[in-house]
Amino acid sequence: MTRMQQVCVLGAGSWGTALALVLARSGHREVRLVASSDAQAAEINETGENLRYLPGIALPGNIEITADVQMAIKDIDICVYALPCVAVSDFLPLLADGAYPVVAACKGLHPETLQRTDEMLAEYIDRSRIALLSGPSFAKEVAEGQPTAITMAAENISMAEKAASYFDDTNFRIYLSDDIVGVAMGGALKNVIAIAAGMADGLGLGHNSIAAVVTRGLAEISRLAQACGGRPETLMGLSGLGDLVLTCTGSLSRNRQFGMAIAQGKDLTAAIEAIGQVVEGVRTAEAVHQMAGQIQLELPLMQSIHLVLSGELAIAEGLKQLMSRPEKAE
Ligand SMILES: NC(=O)c1ccc[n+]([C@@H]2O[C@H](COP(=O)([O-])OP(=O)(O)OC[C@H]3O[C@@H](n4cnc5c(N)ncnc54)[C@H](O)[C@@H]3O)[C@@H](O)[C@H]2O)c1
Ligand SMILES: O=P(O)(O)OC[C@H](O)CO
Repeated sequence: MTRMQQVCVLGAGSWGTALALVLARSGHREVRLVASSDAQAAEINETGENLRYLPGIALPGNIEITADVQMAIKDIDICVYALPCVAVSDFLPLLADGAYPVVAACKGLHPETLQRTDEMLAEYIDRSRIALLSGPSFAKEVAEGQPTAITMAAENISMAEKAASYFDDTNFRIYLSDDIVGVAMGGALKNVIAIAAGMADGLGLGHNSIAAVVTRGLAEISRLAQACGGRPETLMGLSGLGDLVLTCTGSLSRNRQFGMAIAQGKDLTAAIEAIGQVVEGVRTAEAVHQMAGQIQLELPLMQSIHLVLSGELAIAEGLKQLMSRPEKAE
């Protein structure tokens, strides 16, 4: 009898739960979904769904919910990290000794170390085991089984291919990339631009403004990603432009919702609390601000977002400054 594949997903928030569903759909593997507490695990087990993060979506029997990480990573074939970037140091040391691939599904830059997701993982895991999953993918739509196209990146394309082979749900199409830097940067930076798009919407600005935010945002994302070694064509793909468009225009985006709330007068803490889920763009905006200073790169839109969020610039003044910058070649 062939052995059932064993998969661990760290994080029973919206993205971890949606990815557990993708991994479980083929029916020929067991998925261990790691909740943040025994209470959360018990609630999901009792109700058969993740009421807080993905209400209304039944979890199949081959997804086991547990808060016991040590048990969940025993004899696994692959591990998916689907928690916020800042929690990497809490969980990744536990995975250091294994030989299985580790897929990072988080998107962000570390606000203190300024590390990309691949660099955060590489602190604990050999680079040959690391893959990144990134692209336009709202958890709710993935969980509902709606068609989604996404990128799996690894330094060696054969690792990207191996990691992708576990996500064999026909409505979850994966493209491969060996540009791990470009994929990591596209996924992290689009969150900052989505906050800007939300702010524009919250201020009552029209479609022209959103188009300007997306286009000039893409220019800044490309500039910074390339300065870090990413390839320009990656930024035009699913993990760059694709995710940027989704997050800047899709009402499901938490980063976009957060930007709207700020523009409507909520303070940062109240806006995050009102959303009740992870808003990665806030910490990433802080990291971008520091990086831009260190490498002397002009990133006016992303810098303005950081200054607004840190209370150093009023939104109206930020908008005025952006619109009155000296003319330059596009
Ligand atoms: N939700 C999506 O549509 C989506 C899609 C693609 C990528 N992502 C990325 O996935 C990552 C996780 O986001 P999510 O959407 O699942 O968030 P979420 O808010 O839905 O869930 C976050 C989970 O992490 C736990 N958590 C929060 N802070 C923590 C901390 N400091 N330490 C340990 N655990 C913590 C929470 O208990 C919860 O289980 C983020 O980097 C996000 O950008 C999300
Ligand atoms: O809800 P957001 O803004 O964190 O975006 C979710 C995903 O990253 C979209 O691809």
